[in-house]
Amino acid sequence: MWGCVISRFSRISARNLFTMRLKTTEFQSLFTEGLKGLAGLFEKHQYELRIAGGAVRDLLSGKRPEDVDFATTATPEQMKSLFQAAGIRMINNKGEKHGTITARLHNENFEVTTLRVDVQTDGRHAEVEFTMDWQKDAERRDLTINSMFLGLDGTLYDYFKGYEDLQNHRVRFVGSPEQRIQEDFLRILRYFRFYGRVALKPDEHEPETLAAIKEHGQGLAFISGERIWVELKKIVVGNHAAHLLELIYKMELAQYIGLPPGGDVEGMKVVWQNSQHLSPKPITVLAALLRCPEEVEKMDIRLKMSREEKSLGLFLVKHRRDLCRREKQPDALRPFTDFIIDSRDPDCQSKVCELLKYQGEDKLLSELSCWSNPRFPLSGHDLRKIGITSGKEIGTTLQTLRDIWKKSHYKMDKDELLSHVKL
Ligand SMILES: Nc1ccn([C@@H]2O[C@H](COP(=O)(O)OP(=O)(O)OP(=O)(O)O)[C@@H](O)[C@H]2O)c(=O)n1
Ligand SMILES: [Mg+2]
Repeated sequence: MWGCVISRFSRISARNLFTMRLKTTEFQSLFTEGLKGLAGLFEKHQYELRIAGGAVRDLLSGKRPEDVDFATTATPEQMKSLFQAAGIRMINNKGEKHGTITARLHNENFEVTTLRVDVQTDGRHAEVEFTMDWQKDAERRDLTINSMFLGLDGTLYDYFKGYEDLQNHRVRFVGSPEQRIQEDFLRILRYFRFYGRVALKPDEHEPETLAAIKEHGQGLAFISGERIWVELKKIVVGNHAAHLLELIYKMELAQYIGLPPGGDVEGMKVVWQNSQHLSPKPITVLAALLRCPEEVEKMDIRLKMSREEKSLGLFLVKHRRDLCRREKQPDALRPFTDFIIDSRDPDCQSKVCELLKYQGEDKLLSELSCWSNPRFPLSGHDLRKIGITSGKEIGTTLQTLRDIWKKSHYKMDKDELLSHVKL
């Protein structure tokens, strides 16, 4: 994979800058009308413009990045006057304090950030100062693989061996892990996330990195639940998730990120092993750590999950034991379909699918995924029409007929069911 991305490379000894030329189709495909317009504008005004951070990492890994951030030597004020003069709309921008201007060209938004150094940080926010020095901007970034720039001519600018680390599947902080973590404690979880993305094997962490994480883990307590939840979910759906969650427990970080103390790590490893090839939702794997519904509630208070995530977590914790394959049941899917039929929850089928992933029931999962929920063909109205008037009697008769219908594998139609009514 790596061979195909390089057309020429050189090592510039001054300041350890490594450059090479990237010419992949993923890179070429970024050049929309909008980007060509943006590039032309910066070139005309002689400001440098490069792709920065995560997008460079993705391009070097042969992936098309989902979002592309740009870095420039122009200050926010210079960018604003440049865009204004060219009649280009800027999007209401909360990022300006940190140097980010968002411009809209050909129906595309482009986030361009002035090169900066973080002069003061409190572990969550940073006071910034603008600079013209690309290396300084690379230095303030978290991981070597996230610290590279890519010129629009395809030149890679790599100050910290990020490309080499990517090729060697290594995740390292830029410079001192302690310092990088203290600047933003969320970087602990970002480290785990990128480990899952890049490393080939679990448990090949650099001791210095783990020591810094252990030392500053409690800083995660100051990070907002929303930011933690975003990262945690990405860790859980990535590679080595069971190992990384176990490590989070071993390093005593769980308490700071909404996971229950003494979570069932062994149980989670089994669920992850059973389900990872079935693309479980993050909460499906995490539910295995939780021992009771109260722990789901507590996790939600810290992490502010969505209503659907919380509801699925509660469902799994409540039903993982009582709703499962029964030994002597010839139609193994029946308990699950009966449960769905009886439920008033419109999301019940998708929740039961997650439960089957949790239980590692591949075959039942594929059967249930193509099962369509049949509608019970009777209503109280039908019973009233044949002369049952008491509300109570309508209720009990409907229940009896429902059971008969379920036993018929949901096949009986309205007339067949009504023939069972004794008037
Ligand atoms: N806590 C953080 C967050 C971000 N960054 C830097 O800002 C870049 C962009 O951040 P972001 O888009 O949040 O992450 P990505 O690395 O791009 O990852 P993703 O693919 O999830 O967007 C990162 O690559 C990294 O250089 C950082 O140093 N520290
Ligand atoms: Mg990004």
